[in-house]
Formats: sequence, C-alpha cells, structure tokens
Amino acid sequence: MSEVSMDHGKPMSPTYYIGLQPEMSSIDTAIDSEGILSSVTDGYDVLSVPITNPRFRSRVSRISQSDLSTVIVPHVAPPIYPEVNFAPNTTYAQHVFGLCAKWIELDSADPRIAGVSTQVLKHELSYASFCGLSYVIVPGPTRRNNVAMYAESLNNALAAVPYINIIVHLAMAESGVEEPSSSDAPAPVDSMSIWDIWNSVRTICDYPSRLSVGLQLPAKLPPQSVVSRWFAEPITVLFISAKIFLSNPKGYPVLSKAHQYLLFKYLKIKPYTILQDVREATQIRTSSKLPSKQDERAYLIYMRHLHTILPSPTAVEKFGQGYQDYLQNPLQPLTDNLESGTYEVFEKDPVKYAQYEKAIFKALSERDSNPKGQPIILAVVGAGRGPLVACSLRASERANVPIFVYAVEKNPNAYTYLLQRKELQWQSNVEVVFRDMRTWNPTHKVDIMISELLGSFGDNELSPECLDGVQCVLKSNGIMIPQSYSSHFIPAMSPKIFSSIKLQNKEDVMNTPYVVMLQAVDLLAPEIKQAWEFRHPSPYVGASSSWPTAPVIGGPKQQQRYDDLGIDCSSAPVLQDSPAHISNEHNNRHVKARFLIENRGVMHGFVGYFESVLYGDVELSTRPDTINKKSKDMVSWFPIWFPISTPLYVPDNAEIEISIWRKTDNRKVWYEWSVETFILVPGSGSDASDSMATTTTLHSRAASSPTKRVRLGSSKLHNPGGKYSSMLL
Ligand SMILES: C[S@@+](CC[C@H](N)C(=O)[O-])C[C@H]1O[C@@H](n2cnc3c(N)ncnc32)[C@H](O)[C@@H]1O
Repeated sequence: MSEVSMDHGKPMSPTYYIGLQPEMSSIDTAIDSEGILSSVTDGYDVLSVPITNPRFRSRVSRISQSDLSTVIVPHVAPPIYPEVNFAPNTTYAQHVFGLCAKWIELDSADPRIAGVSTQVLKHELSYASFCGLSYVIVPGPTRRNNVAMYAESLNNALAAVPYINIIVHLAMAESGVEEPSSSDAPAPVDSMSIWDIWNSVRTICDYPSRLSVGLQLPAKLPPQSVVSRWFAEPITVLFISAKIFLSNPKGYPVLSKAHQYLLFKYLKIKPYTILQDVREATQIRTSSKLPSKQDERAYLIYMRHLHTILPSPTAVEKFGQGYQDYLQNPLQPLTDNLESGTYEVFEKDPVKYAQYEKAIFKALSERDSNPKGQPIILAVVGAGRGPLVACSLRASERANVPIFVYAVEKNPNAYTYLLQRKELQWQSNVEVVFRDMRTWNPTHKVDIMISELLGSFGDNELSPECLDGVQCVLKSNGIMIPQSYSSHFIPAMSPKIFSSIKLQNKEDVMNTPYVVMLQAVDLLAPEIKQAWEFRHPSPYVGASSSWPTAPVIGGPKQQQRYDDLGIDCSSAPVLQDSPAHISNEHNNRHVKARFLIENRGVMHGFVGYFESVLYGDVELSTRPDTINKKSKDMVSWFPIWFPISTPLYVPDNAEIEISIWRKTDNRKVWYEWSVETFILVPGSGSDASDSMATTTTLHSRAASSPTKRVRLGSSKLHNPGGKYSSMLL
C-alpha cells in the first residue's frame, strides 16, 4: 500500500534571495530609503543593516557610566530614533534584515551590562518592528556558562515585541585544532559545542516559531555530522564572507567544491544567503584601495551563477515538493476505502510498478507451465484501480506465458472501475472479484499471488493479516509476491517535527506514528537497524489444502458490509468466527535494538523504513542507505515517524535503546514503543543503576577497557493498549 497521499499541484519554482551586509564603515551615516533601494536594484534582494549607528553606542555607554538606571528603566531611556540607520518605509521594509548592535552582551556576567544590553535589544526590536521589518539578526552568546541568561534575555525581548522574528547569528562550529598533537597541546575542537549552546537557547526560549539561526559559513568546514545537525535546525539565512572565496585562474572569486556542495544542499531547503566583507575582499583580490563597483559585483554574479547550476531535484524531491516535514496520518486501506485521486498518486511511481513487473516476469519465467497448457493462475489481491493487473498482463506477454488473473478488491468504487477496465481492455483474461480477500473462495487455486498492501513501516497496513487470510487459496507450491518484507528504524532528532506534533494540541498526538517526508531531521546513529520481518507464504498459516482453517480475521463483519451495500459477492461461504479462525498471535513482534551515539544530540523520535523482497533478487527499499541499490527513485512511500513525548538529550558516546512491539488482540493491530538512554563511562566494576549492563563498548576509544553503562533516562511507554490502532474487523 503506498503511503503517500497528496494533492499534487505544480511545484513552484524556487526563488533565491541574495543579501548584502555592507561594511560598517560604509554605513556610519544614516541610510536613506534611496540607499537601500539602490542596493536592491544593484542586484541584491536584501540588505542587512545595523538598526542603530555608532553614535547610539557612545550615548548608551556614556549614560551607562553616569547613571545606568536611566537606561534600565524603559520609559526613562533616551529615544533612539535620531541614532538609527534608516527611516520607516514600507517599500523597502521587506528588503531589510535589521542587525542588532554587535556590542551588546546579553550573557554578560555583570547583571548591569546584561540589563542594559537587553534594553538596547528591546529598543532595536521595537524600532525594527515599527518600521515593518520581519527579521532582526542578534549576535549569538559568547559565554558557554551564561547561556540561560542569554536565552532569558531573548525571551524577554520577544515577549515585549510581539511580531518580530529573531535570527541568532552563530558560527557552525568552534574553529581551531582538530585533534591534539601531544599531551600538552590545546584541547581538541569540540565540533558540536556551538550547536549545543543553540540547543539550550532554543529549549529555554518560549517562542520557537519566532527564533531561528543565521549560520556563518566557515572557511574550513566542520565534519559532516555537524553540518547535518545544523540542517535539522531552523536556519533562516546563511552568511558568507567574501573572504572565504578562492580566486579562479582568471582572478574571479569562486567557492571551493566543498562549499559549493554545502550550498547546493542548503539552497534546496532555504533561499536566503547574505554576503559580507565584499568591499574588503575585493580590495585584497584586486590590490586596489578603491575597487570598482563591477569588481565588487563579482561575488554576487558568482552566487547567481551557482543558482543556475544547482543540481536538479531527485525524483523523490520533485515528488515531495511542498510536503517536506508535513505530517500525515498513515492510511488505513483495510478500514477505509481510498479515493481515485489517492490511487492516481501511487500510480505515478514508475519504479514500484517496474519492480513488480520484473518480479512477476521472473516468477512466470521460472514457473513450470500448468498441465495441458492451462494458463498460470495469478491473483492480484487488493487490486485498487488495476495497475498490478496491467503489470501482470505485460509480464505474461513478455515471458510468453499465458495467464489468467483474478483481480480481488474490497473497495466498491475501485471494483466498479476494475469492471470498466476489464470490459474495455482486459476482457476474458481477467476476472474481477468484489470481496475481502480473507473470505475469498475462488474456483481455481492460485499459482502466483500478488499484493501491494505495504505501509511506510512495511507491515503497518496489515499486509500480514490480509495475506494470511487469503493464503489458503494458494497452491501448495504457489508463489507470493512479495515474498517478504522487513521493518527498519533509527533514532532521530527533529525539533521541527516535535513542535509540529505538539502544536496539534490534541490528546494522544505522541501515541501515533506519522508518515512524513523528512527534511529538517538528523539521524542520530550511524546505522539503521532491522526490527523484524514477515515472510509469505507464512509457515504459521494452515496448509493450503485445509482451507478454510487459515486464520481469517474480521471476515464475517466485512462480508456484512457488502451485504448492506446490496452487492452479490460470489458464492463463497461466509466464515464463522471460531478459535481456529481468530488467532493472530504469530503476527506479534518485539525487538529491542541498541544504537551507538557518537555525537551528542536530542532524540525526538525514531524513523521507520521498510525493505521488501518481491521475488528473487527484485526488491524494494525506502532505507536511505539501500534505496539507490534496490529501487532507485521510488517515491511511493515516505518514512514513518514514531514520536516520543519528552525529548531525550544524549551526550557524546552514549547509547539509545529502542523497544518496539507489534501487538494484536485479534480485533486490531498496534505498535507500542519506549526508549532508554545510557552513557558509557570508561572504568571497570558494575554499575548500581544498571548492574546487568556492564559491557565492553563498541567505541573505538574505549574498545579495550570495560565500560560502565549508566542509565541516563527513559521515555514513557507510548500507545499502551493500542488507543491508536488499525482495525482488523
Ligand atoms: C494501494 S493499495 C494497492 C492498489 C494497487 N495494487 C496499486 O498498486 O495501486 C491496496 C489495495 O488493497 C485493497 N485492500 C486492502 N485490504 C483488502 C482486503 N482485505 N481485501 C481486498 N482488498 C483489500 C485496498 O482497498 C486497496 O485498493
């Protein structure tokens, strides 16, 4: 079952905005609207302008020294209007990002300096808001130990000025030495430390939707793990100093390949970049104190050029345009009847059907023909609008093997459409059956049974139960396509998905998995792990000769629905509930998997994928690490997100243990999950908090010495008893 259901409009072509942050020296006199507009017409889309000018700084410091209270008490503070860099003008407000004064110290250990700084910030935000600006860029915290103070100050200012958004200007990572060269060398760079500070600010502040990051692109890029961490955060703008550009053989400024790659990735998700230090870099590059405007424009021209050579979006990106991080409830195609438009979306995925056709072709080619040249009997169970019937007929023609196809569908509208297709296209090669597959009793047993009942987590749309119910009509040597499917998972961080789920403000929002095309997400572990697998035909289902003793869950009730619709469904017996029919225990599953976490982060949930063996070596995968090998460009399924209600912070060298259960009570199927976190501490001896858990870590650094596994925290058990579940009846 394809999970992606969307109403597809034409994707809008992205627009990119390049801004300029002029050097301070060039704007120590007030910028008028003409000045701003001329920059914009010079080719820039945005200008980032300091809100106040240096005279304001002198005045604040003069007042601070003489009588701080005049600044601290807002209504006594001097009006700052005469010392701002621009006047209100609605024409250019949308082109200006306000820059907050660089000299304020919101995180100062001196409460008086911190207090004055907060006042200045409030004045600036308030004036920017008055002028109609949407964003103000605020310098990030400088003291690791005073982050709470900094965050409180931002919170205070955001509360005081209601409509403005703050962009916190941050470096991507500490700069410095990568690794210690000797024991007395400086401590190695902690590449996650700045993200860690930001994480605290974001967590402490009460206005997540009005707070984002302005990230400084460094000359030397940090490790990939740091870059992907930032991409899970709300970045509004990337600052690029012209000083990090290289010169090409003709002397024009260019970015290194690594920077280009990062920028391509960034521009796929965010449109804003702001160039800084353009004049200074141009002076150095041209060895001229007074470079021409044309020389300065070389950086802008290069950036525009990069936009024209952006790699084209992948099939999945094109398909999911506009649906990034958008939460959808998983479809329930057994309980609900899908709309034609939903089927149409699935049918747009050429890869899935090509793989099915390949698998059917292979199965037909390898199958001995039936005695007396009888056609091979195929059944497409859950036929929808018939694309797999069409695949089967094409495969039969290519393999030169005659077939007869049953198309079984329980959705009355899809059934009607299947009848039309039979009449117009398929004729006598196909018999269309309106029935729940679990109660179907065909005239002929089936050689090859084909289904597509898969959800984003493989079994989450009840494929195991549906196929168990129809397995009895398969010949004892029959083939089922798919032959198997498995579920896979990995812990992940996504402040964005966490707050979107929370914002729904409904009961049980954290007990439900969501289908979502992931974008602002960082996978926390280096490896995705398999949870479990289902194989078909199932060894747990009664032998095919003993039909109808196979477990048939919900058959009679489903049949009743058809009777209510006044539809005569073949002459199959309506099965009676009996203990032999209702046990579904063999489809319960449980797994506990341990994930090694090298770089600290915050776990907000885990991501689920699936893989499926259709037949032989023909497979499907949604796992990012195997999709290209198994079913490149397949778009039918977005991943599934299992949330946790309280984010769990995990330090470096930690472990996350996820327990997940697939449960059934014979009426419904559901998942329950919980998470535990541990820190690995080098040293021997057992650990009081988890005496069973002393282990030897996989971490390279501590590989030889035993480590204590100290429990850090755990989540609650999510969805106990299956409040959120899929009905079998
Ligand atoms: C998306 S689908 C796949 C449809 C089609 N095979 C395709 O690839 O587009 C699953 C289909 O199975 C049908 N289905 C689900 N459970 C069923 C059951 N127990 N008996 C009959 N049809 C079922 C649903 O109505 C839906 O049409």
